[in-house]
Amino acid sequence: VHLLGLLSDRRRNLPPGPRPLPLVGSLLSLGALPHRSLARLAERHGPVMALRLGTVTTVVASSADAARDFLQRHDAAFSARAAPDGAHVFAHYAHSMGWLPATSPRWRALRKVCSGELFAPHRLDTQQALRQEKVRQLVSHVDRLAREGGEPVRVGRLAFATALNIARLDVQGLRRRIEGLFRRLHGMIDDLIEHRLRERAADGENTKKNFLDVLLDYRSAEDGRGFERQTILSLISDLFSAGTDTSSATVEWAMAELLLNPSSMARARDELNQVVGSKPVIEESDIGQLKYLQAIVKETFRLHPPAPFLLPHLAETTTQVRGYTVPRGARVLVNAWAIGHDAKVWPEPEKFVPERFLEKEVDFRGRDFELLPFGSGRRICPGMPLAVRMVHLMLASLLHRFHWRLPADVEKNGLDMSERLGVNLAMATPLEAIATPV
Ligand code: HEM
Repeated sequence: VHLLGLLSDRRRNLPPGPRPLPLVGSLLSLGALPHRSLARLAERHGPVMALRLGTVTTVVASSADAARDFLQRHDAAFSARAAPDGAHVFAHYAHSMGWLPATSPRWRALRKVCSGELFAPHRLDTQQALRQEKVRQLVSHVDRLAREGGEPVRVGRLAFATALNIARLDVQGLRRRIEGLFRRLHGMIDDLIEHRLRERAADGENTKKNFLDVLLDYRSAEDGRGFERQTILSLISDLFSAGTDTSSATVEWAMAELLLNPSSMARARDELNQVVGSKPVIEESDIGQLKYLQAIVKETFRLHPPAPFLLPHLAETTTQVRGYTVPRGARVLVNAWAIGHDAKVWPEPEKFVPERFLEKEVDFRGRDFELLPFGSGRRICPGMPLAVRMVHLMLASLLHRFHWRLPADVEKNGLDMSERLGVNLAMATPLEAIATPV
């Protein structure tokens, strides 16, 4: 079997990889931190590498050039998705933007609503006050903890609540990773839709439009039909699950790195003092001038991409990439973590050095393949414009309003920077830090 396997792999001209391809195995069989083990394997086998995980041939791209081949040059061939089992709950798969194939008209309609409406700059601009109000609540919560005897702040949890609350729904209580989460979340969103429909029926056109109205009003240009209820439900739950943990993990990792790198923290604060000064609130229009803060966010994305493999892509057609055959049905992982740690691109890749981005014109919006926290091409994260505003605003507000230090025991024993890969790449030990008002 082994020899036949070797022969047939050679005949199929698959990319190199560990041979024989293990017949059974999963991402988890690669250890708790597969982004690291696959990065090590790629050093041996190359930036385009094939493995068999379970019964599926999995191809991993681990360099900027390889990522460009899959996400730009052959974008159309690789823009389908391999849906995990969980996505089939409540027919979620057939309605969810995250899992529908890019050829599906429903996926296109959902992406269009996101880019043209929900996350379009004009729409985000009009909702700035809402985000500012949530960040104000974040600051006043930290302020209260600081004044009540310096109780440590759970940075990630707070950032999570803030990122979640901008959607005007209180679902923190539901965020336990238990079975039934979907059912309850859907039930709640369903109630919200009912409530909104009743309000609209009573008030006619007078009510102010929010995200939900945009979805309820949507009519496709092709057939004039709107979204089904199930599609709206799936979209809203996708936006919650894709948007909250990822944004809060970024703020948490950034704060942890700054606590370990006091000179970066000091430089960020100096910049905030210069740009924002004594203004009571930071506005999103200030962010453009906060170059060092932007560099901190980029450096955090490079070192700790919340989705280290993006979301799995699927080969819809058999395609030749760099002289190898990537067969139809193969799963494609882009190891954004490995790309951010590539020593050929990033000198001393393990070090937190935001300054590297002051000298280097590299951005994370999908044009520069050396830094891909949001992916690139047609599957690029649709929530990026919102995430970028929220992450900068939260981080800037926490840094501008408070001095931060680690609790004495953590200071003594060292901050645990180890990772846990669950839904996203999070700190294994949640960050706790003590704030003192400026
Ligand atoms: C720091 C924050 C965030 C990061 C790092 C992030 C990253 C990503 C990545 C890597 C992907 C997969 C791209 C690919 O497969 O090629 C993705 C997809 C997605 N993201 Fe985000 N995201 C963030 C925030 C958000 C927010 C705030 C929202 C919405 C409110 C959101 C909604 C989505 C959705 C719906 C998808 C699936 C899109 C599709 O498959 O067509 N994300 N995100």
